[in-house]
Amino acid sequence: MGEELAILSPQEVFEKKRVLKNAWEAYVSDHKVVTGVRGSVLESWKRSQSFGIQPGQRQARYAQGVDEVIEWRKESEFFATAIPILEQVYSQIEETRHILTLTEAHGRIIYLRGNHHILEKAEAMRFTLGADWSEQSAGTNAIGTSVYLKKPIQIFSYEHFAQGAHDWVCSASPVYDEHSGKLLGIVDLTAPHEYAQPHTLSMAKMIATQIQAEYLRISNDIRRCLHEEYVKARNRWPHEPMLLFDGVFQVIAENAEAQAWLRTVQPSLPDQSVYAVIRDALLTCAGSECTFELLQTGYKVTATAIVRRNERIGFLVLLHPRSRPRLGVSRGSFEGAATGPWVQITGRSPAIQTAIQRAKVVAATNVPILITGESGTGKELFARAVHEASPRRHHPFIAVNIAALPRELMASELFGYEPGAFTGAHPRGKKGKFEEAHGGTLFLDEIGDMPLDLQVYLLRVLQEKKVTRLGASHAEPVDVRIIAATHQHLAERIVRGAFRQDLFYRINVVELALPPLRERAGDIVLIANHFLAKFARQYGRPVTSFAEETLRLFTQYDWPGNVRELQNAVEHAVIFSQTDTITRKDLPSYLQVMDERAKAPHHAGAPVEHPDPWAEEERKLIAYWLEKLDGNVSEVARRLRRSRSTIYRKMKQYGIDSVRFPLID
Ligand SMILES: Nc1ncnc2c1ncn2[C@@H]1O[C@H](COP(=O)(O)OP(=O)(O)OP(=O)(O)O)[C@@H](O)[C@H]1O
Repeated sequence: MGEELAILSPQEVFEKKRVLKNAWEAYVSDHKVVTGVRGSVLESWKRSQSFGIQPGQRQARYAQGVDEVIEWRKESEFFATAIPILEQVYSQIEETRHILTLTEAHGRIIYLRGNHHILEKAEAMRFTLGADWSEQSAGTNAIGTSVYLKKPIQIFSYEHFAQGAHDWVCSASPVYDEHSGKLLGIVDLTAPHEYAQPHTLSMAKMIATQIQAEYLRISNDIRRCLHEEYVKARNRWPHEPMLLFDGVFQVIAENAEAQAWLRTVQPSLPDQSVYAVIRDALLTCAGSECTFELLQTGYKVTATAIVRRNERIGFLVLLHPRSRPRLGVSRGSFEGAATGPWVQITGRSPAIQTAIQRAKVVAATNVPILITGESGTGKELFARAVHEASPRRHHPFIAVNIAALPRELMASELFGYEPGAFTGAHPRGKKGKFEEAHGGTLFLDEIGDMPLDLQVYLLRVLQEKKVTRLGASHAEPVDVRIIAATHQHLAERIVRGAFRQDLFYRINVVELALPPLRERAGDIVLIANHFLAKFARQYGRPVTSFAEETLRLFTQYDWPGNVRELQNAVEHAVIFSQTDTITRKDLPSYLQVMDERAKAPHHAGAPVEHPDPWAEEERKLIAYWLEKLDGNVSEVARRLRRSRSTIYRKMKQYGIDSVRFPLID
């Protein structure tokens, strides 16, 4: 214990600092053998030097981007287990000027909570999300030294090898996976050095123990559940080759028949592992069961999802011989094919296909999804498809656009209210959207626009799975799957303090990122044809194709309103088309102007009517949307991806009357 602690009582802080300062200066100036420093610290100083750390170094050397950390966290079982415990602890130590940190196994910070002023101060030594606090990056410090020693340790002031950390004290304790003995990460408490005291290390140890126990409990529970299903299946089909996959698609059990089977079939797939082929197919398995063929092997695979508390935790895989082997690729009865709700999503671009595959995998589970993408990229379409492909499909899908709700009605709309809860309320009270969506899916569009106080309320509902109507004294249980969507960069809003980090983790277990249409040019013609067929049918018009120039214009245009804008353009064209082919003049006028722009370079020297064709084009575009959206400037700004003030400025510049809009040609 003595070796772990830097400080035995708060009274010795200043004297200790003086002694350590002398020792550090003696060591770094002429590498003297020094006294007054713990052996473990001295060893770490030597290691720091061997890693090339300079004593005068002010910051950790390496850092990962926040986005990468967020991506990493989504995949991490360890992080998901630790987060509720850390948040609970943090709420108790918020006022103590300590920063609570979790790192992954190499010492990179994946969680960081602390008082705003202290965090700002710590930023100077790059104690930030994504920063690497291993000894290789930051020299002796509690996190890095604990990673190295695989033991808890406190590091105080001048015990830090690099000067940038001399004003700090940190206490770190490792967390292990008890099954594999692997280090999962480090819990650390950091504070200005004058707050040093021995108890902090005990606290870090307690938090680490709690996370480790919870991680063990969950993984034991999951393993038990997986093995029970496996044993049942073995009793039922004793002679079939059988594999058990866990939730991260690793094989965790296989019977002797499967091992023998593998030896026979592996040679027929010389370039890849048979298990990897099965795993890839499982990744796209959306339902509770899927079957597919391993063509070259002549075997059929049946995979059954193993579900615990509504979450898919693994797969039981059975292998049956087919009557005769075939060559080629077949997805046969595989549920992952584009059937059911997924057919409505048109697009072959890799980005859309990846989003569809990910959506299929998570549809069967209950995990919250965050769909990101610009307006009109298909966020709601995806949310509905996930709902339709999920076991909740027979229950309601309720969509709420947070940005469209007036601030004062938001709470009552979402959570409902009791009779007489406020003036003007309905006398019988009202169900909120959570209650309406009970058993089904609640789609919270534009979640980034939710005010902070309601974010707290929402978080509580999500954690407790209960909702309290405004004015009610008791909470009602609700069973709702949340799919949230945003066109904003939530990580940035967190940094600016406009979005709660804990709510972000809750809703962003899986992210589906939908790219803007201009970044998937290959999909434009495909989607245009899809809408052409749809609207021709809907309006009973004999329109069957696009003229070549129309398609060229479509692929050259930027589509700020994405698929929605393309849909509107094709609908307009189908209604106004004179023949069976859509030409430029059938399109909305602002798009016809776009065509002029495309042609402009070929007409060099030709008289130009308007002094600035680009400005004219912009004027028409703004006027078009103002007219179409009944003068809703906010909505126009959103469609055109500009700020409201820019739209007002442009309206003034182009003389567009905000009350009566000029007709466009
Ligand atoms: N890949 C696609 N295939 C077919 N239709 C699509 C596709 N993507 C979007 N759409 C259609 O485009 C329109 C806009 O899509 P949706 O409402 O889902 O976008 P959104 O991202 O939720 O927009 P907003 O953020 O403005 O609410 C819808 O009519 C939808 O059906």
